[in-house]
Amino acid sequence: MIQLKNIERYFSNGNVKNYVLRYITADIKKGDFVSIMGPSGAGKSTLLNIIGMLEEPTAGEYYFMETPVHTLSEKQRIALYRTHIGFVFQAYHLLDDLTIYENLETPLMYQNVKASERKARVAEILDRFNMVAKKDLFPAQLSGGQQQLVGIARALIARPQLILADEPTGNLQSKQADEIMHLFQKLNQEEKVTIIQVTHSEKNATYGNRILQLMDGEFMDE
Ligand SMILES: Nc1ncnc2c1ncn2[C@@H]1O[C@H](COP(=O)(O)OP(=O)(O)OP(=O)(O)O)[C@@H](O)[C@H]1O
Repeated sequence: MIQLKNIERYFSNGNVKNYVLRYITADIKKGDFVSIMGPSGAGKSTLLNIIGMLEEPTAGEYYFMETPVHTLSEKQRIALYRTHIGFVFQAYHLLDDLTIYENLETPLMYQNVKASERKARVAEILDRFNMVAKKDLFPAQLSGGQQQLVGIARALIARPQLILADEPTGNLQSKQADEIMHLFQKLNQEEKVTIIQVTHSEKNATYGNRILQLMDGEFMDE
């Protein structure tokens, strides 16, 4: 599903190149559940953002479902990730001025799903996440854990083939964190959704089937 070939990302500081990522080569298959681990500053979030097409590498080749992402225009990249990728961020990234219902509906509007279908899909996901009673509230009226669940529901509503999660349980209590990891495991095993998560947690990594260890911007041997 994902092939990275010699991906590099550096920031220029005068004439000096500060490498955040270098020699990144990896092959991630459909159905994998990958944990990207490594110390703070190792480049984990940068790598996830590159895989999510939110950031561009400074060199290297990236193929997503056989499409050479490195050759696409920004507009083409946006269309590609909106169709196939669901993002879950630690800081929720919910839209504060929209209700829970409207937050969930937004990705479907990007995909031009028609109104009746949108209504049915939002109702279905609210039900699945036990959030029907919260649908008209705003994000600030929910607890952190509930907001994170809405963030995950929003990532799933467009039925992505790939979920990218950056510290998905970072702000949560351990019970809620376990619930979210169980949900990811279920999606991965039963619905064959490919998952890539950045995590500091050894426990969270045990839910996946593969660990990519980053150190100073480079992979350590698997
Ligand atoms: N715009 C930028 N300009 C310069 N350096 C940057 C920029 N963005 C990121 N970096 C550097 O890239 C390095 C990797 O950052 P990144 O957020 O990917 O690390 P991380 O492994 O996710 O860390 P953490 O676990 O602390 O979140 C850091 O040293 C950071 O300072």
